[in-house]
Amino acid sequence: ASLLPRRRFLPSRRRRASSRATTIMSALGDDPIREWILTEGKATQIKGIRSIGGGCINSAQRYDTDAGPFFVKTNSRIGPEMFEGEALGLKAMYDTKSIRVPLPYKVGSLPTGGSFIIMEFIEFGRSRGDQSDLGRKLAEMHKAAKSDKGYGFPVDNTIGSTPQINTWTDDWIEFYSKHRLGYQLELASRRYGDSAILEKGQRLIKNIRPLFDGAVIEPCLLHGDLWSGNISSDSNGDPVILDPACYYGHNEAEFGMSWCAGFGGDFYNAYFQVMPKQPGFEKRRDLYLLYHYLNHYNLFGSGYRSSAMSIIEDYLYVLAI
Ligand SMILES: Nc1ncnc2c1ncn2[C@@H]1O[C@H](COP(=O)(O)OP(=O)(O)OP(=O)(O)O)[C@@H](O)[C@H]1O
Repeated sequence: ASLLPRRRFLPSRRRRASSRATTIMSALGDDPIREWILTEGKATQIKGIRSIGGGCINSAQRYDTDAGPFFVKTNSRIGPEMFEGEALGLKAMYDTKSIRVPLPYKVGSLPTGGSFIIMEFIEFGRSRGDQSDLGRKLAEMHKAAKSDKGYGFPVDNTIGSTPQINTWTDDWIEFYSKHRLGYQLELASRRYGDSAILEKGQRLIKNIRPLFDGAVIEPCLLHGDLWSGNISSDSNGDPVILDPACYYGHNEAEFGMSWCAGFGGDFYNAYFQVMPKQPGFEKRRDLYLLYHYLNHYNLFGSGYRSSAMSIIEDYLYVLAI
């Protein structure tokens, strides 16, 4: 419902008033962010807009209003699909009532091209938060949200700016082989003509099943891109996670970015108290790093190739394939 200020007009002033209201509405129509904030966002006044640094892909702003602050991200080139994926992921995590994530409010297109997302503004605290709280709450999220459609997500999304395919699949190993490792290997082959990594990677993919022997695997809701840039704490010191690439997957895949997440012993101890460690966890650890190293290779170039290739070659050696 519109919360534009309602005024009482004398009959003789009605026509002028209605043309002024039309002007206000059409001005708002040119700016869907203001329009949402001043209607469904229940604000009557935007007091200021400030840029927030930190992100690489999008522009971020804080909108201060008389109904409190809103966090807004815009992208001048990409349509709303990317932010729709982010909003669905945030909402799915929010609904688990486990770890704090910002509640998404609105996604839309910008009239000048591009798109926007409006969400709850979170005041961050100074510290990174308590590691054991983070581990416990993340495990609670994994435990709370299971899918009955298998592995995947209702929409495809992005990991960095690389597409992430989330077609529902009954079997985890098939999903991870095809839509995670296989997709990135083929991208590297197309992008860099890297047939060596494609050939070795595909050989590995065909032989990974024994790495999962004895493990109970269930489709859990994953943040999907959990590194230190996407982990924070609020002003109460409670952990907050942001900017997800959610899908339902094997919980251990959540640690694929651990090489730049800084998870320590306290984190893992607390995590495994809620989601017990499965047999073969250590054997699979590098397999889950591999997806993100391949993605970094595809996004940022050859500096990451050797990390990806040495994981593949180590597995080929250990599995004797
Ligand atoms: N809900 C929020 N409330 C307040 N600040 C936020 C919120 N979400 C993100 N931020 C801050 O805004 C900045 C940019 O956010 P974010 O990292 O989501 O942008 P992005 O461009 O999509 O990210 P990236 O380039 O890392 O994929 C970060 O510094 C982050 O701390």
